[in-house]
Amino acid sequence: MSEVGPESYPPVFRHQPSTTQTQTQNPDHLPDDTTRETQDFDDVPLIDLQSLDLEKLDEACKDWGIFRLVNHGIPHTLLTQLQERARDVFSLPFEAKRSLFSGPLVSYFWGTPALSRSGDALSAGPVNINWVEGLNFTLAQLSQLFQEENSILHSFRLLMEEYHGHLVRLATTIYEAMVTNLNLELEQCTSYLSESTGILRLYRYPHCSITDETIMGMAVHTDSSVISILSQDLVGGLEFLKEDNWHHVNPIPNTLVVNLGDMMQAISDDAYKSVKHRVQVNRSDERFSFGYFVFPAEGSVIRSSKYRPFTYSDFQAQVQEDLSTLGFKVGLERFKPAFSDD
Ligand SMILES: O=C(O)CCC(=O)C(=O)O
Ligand SMILES: [Fe+2]
Repeated sequence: MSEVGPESYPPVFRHQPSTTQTQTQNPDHLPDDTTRETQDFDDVPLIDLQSLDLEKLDEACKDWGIFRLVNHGIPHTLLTQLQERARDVFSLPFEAKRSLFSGPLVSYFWGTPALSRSGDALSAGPVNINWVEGLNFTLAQLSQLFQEENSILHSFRLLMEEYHGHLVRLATTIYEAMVTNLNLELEQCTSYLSESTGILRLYRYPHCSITDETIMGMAVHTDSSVISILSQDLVGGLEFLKEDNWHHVNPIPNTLVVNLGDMMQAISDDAYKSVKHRVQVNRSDERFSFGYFVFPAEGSVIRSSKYRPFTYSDFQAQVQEDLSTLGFKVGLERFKPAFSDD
């Protein structure tokens, strides 16, 4: 064992043992995390929000479940300032982060992304941890955080609030376009995307010098959200599965990545894909990314020809149960009318 990471890293990433077995995992982890080979080229669809091509969006949602978003209207300076502030915040000593971000509105986690909206980590069987640390913000209550003016955290919060406004605009615009494409009643679908459920997760993926192919920044999973919007720095590592092949999502400055989650797949009667994705570790560079996740309104019953009616809470409760009993997320399959426990 050797000390390789800075003091700001959670101890588990500082020492870098040859194998790392712990009690936690990516809660959205699926059991079929197998290959590491990834196609070199990157042909992820590009959607221009300023001249939104509905047909192209429909194709991206049906065939890919993931796309890049350009001309999104978020000032480049806002994205870079957020990246810089996130860097400052993650550079704080580990113990300082533990005590600063321990309230109900923000939580600090490492080794596993938070699963619940409140940011509580779930435990499952012993599997490799995810090589990531993160901060989970409940966006509806962001204004209650870091009230002390002139502090770094206060200005960080103001940036996140500004970013949040843009994320709501983007998610709503994309969602409404998808509903139009799917010929669904907008009014009926309004409760399937509730701004008040939004969460923002800031991630730092420590560099990982251990030679162990099974260590992932984030293990393969699908998001449980309706829509997820990701902003990543230029390090790279995000990959997604399409027709049994892994594809890179190479970082492009000022470009966001949108992926569809399990709720969108259900809403669309499986026409749209909740894409499987993962994050590779980097041997020498830290990586930063911000994920925005938005869900159906509390109590809103999702009706789909492919699944039994369920609420997002039912879904999460089932995921939680599967994680503690099976060690992985079964996901939407559980809600298929013919699903049997045997
Ligand atoms: O950091 C990334 O690139 C992806 C994060 C992710 O997949 C997630 O938070 O669900
Ligand atoms: Fe994800």
